Amino acid sequence: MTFLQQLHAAERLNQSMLCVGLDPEPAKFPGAWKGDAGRIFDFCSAIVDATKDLVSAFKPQIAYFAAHRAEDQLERLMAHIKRVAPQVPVILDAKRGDIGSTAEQYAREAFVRYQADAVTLSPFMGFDTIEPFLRYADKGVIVLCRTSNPGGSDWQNQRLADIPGQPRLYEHLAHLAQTEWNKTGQLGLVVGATFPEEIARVREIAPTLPLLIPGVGAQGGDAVATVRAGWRGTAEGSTAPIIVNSSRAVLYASSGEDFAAAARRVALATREQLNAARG
Ligand SMILES: O=c1ccn([C@@H]2O[C@H](COP(=O)(O)O)[C@@H](O)[C@H]2O)c(=O)[nH]1
Repeated sequence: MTFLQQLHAAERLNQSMLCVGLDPEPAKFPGAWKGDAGRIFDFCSAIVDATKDLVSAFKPQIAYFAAHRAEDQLERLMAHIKRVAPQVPVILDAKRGDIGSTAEQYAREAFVRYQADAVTLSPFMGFDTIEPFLRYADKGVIVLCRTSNPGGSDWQNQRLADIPGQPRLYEHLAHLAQTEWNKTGQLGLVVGATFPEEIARVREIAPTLPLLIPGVGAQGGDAVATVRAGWRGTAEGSTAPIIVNSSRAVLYASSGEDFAAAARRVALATREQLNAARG
């Protein structure tokens, strides 16, 4: 199955466009686990178990594991998700980007070591840094386009004077991803929920690509505006999927022993809010 087939299947099965982000911070763990990096797997797997029927994807962010020398726990978590939620694709948020020979190693890390279904990449160094990932033809490759952070405007909103029509950098990236870069048909784009007008613009330029949209919840992005700007589909399902990520708002909904139940409540409410916005 390709990443896009997995995504469509999970969307349908779980009636969801919500992605739960797995960004474990031991300092925020509940009770006796607080501060214990040895509990990263236990914490994340409890969140997965509590939300696996509510999501279209999970998105572990690799830095939260590497910072605590917990790559082994990320490997166990990936295997756990495959076991308990084989229907849910996993996007490894790694934002890699380097020359081809190094990119080959990053691709191996994402798809062989961690068995991810998709990975996020930075396109700053150009297509030859993306291409090694496309050799894994079924895997999703999700390229940063218009990121959710305020500083994203520093580069991504600049106009490219040498290109006809002088598109903004993020518009040009969306065009490349929809056309010549999309050799496998499995490319997607990251666009922040904090910029719904830009989501709409990206959707115009890239009418079929999956959009990974972080920024609802803790970053304050507008969930309803996000869906209206990015989702396209019918009662049968999406023709242009969006994967709306929420991490901290779900993970740390409660700092008590009920953290997994509280995460489920927030995930459920967010899923319903997103679905209602489809109109
Ligand atoms: O533009 C981007 C790209 C990636 N992210 C990542 O998404 C989550 C957001 O976490 P929240 O707690 O829901 O704010 C995090 O892993 C970021 O690294 C992003 O926020 N914006």
